Amino acid sequence: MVAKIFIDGEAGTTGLQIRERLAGRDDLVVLSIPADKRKDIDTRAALLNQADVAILCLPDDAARESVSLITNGTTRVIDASTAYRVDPDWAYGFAEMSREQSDTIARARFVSNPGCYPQGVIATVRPLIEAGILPADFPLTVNAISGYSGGGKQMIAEYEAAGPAASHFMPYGLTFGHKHVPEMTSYSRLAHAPLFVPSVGDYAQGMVDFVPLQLGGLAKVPTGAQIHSAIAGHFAGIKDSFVTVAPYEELAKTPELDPQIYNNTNQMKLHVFANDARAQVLLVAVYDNLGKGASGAAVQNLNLMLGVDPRTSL
Ligand SMILES: NC(=O)C1=CN([C@@H]2O[C@H](COP(=O)(O)OP(=O)(O)OC[C@H]3O[C@@H](n4cnc5c(N)ncnc54)[C@H](OP(=O)(O)O)[C@@H]3O)[C@@H](O)[C@H]2O)C=CC1
Ligand SMILES: CC(=O)N[C@@H](CCC(=O)OP(=O)(O)O)C(=O)O
Repeated sequence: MVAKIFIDGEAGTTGLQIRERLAGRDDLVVLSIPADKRKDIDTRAALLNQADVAILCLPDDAARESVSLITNGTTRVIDASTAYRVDPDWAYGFAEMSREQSDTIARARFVSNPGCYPQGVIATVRPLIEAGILPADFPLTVNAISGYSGGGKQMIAEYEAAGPAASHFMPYGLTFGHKHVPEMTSYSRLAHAPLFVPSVGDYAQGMVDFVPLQLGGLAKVPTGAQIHSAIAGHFAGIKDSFVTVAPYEELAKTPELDPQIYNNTNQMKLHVFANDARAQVLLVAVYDNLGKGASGAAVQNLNLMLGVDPRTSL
């Protein structure tokens, strides 16, 4: 059977990248919406109800509207927005989060594609909490940088109009209420919200999450090697993982932390750096905000839902 896919928001940053990734596939057909009807409710409703899988690449309110327009009881949905990420009726679309998650996604009718920033945090922190190495109430801090494409068409236009000389590095969200905090907290299995400081870089695409850990206050202080082993052990048990863990290097300096090195891939690479004498560890995740952070993950989830090799077109 050739699956019918409708990308609602196909002209946006995430939608376009999904289209490009799906081009040339013969196991599916992409139902396209005429450009002048992109926001026409009746046309969208018709296509949403014709599709086997609808991929929503829209602002949150428009994504909720699309879901409400599906009346057939069968169309499956992958939503790239923040609207349903902690909704218990939706499967969270980070397949490598646990051993069961890819099967959960494969069976689900409604899949919420993860936020770009949270995936690197969940990938590094959740295995440590599950292993009992970090307590759930650990006071976590996350610092992160994203290319300006993370802000969608509007931010891309602003940065590109300003030109390289005027483009700037910009920490933001400085009241610590970023929309990604709930999913970061919940799927990392943290008891409290982390202090999350995102920033936009003066480049288009690519992301790094930094999770510094001051471990001296713990009753049992883990070494960097123990932390690395818990994270590497988690991913060794995940089938078809796009997340890899760099070999453990104490006090290392590596060129692999450039946010742009995994651009246009669905890869995520994790690193652990440590100073055991000071009980300090730094966890780092490097990936493409538009790849594993958005459209790559959406295609990975679509593949799981269609029952094809998760690596198809990635
Ligand atoms: N960029 C990124 O790195 C990531 C983005 N996401 C999420 O994916 C979603 C899409 O983001 P992104 O692609 O960056 O955003 P863009 O702004 O680049 O694209 C959004 C698209 O949706 C269209 N749109 C807006 N309202 C409607 C509507 N009512 N009906 C139909 N189409 C509509 C817009 O059209 P128009 O421009 O004409 O208004 C635009 O083409 C968002 O929820 C975002 O949070 C998730 C992970 C990462
Ligand atoms: C650089 C930048 O602005 N990034 C966006 C996050 C990217 C995005 O749209 O995230 P979702 O995964 O939640 O949809 C922001 O901070 O709002």
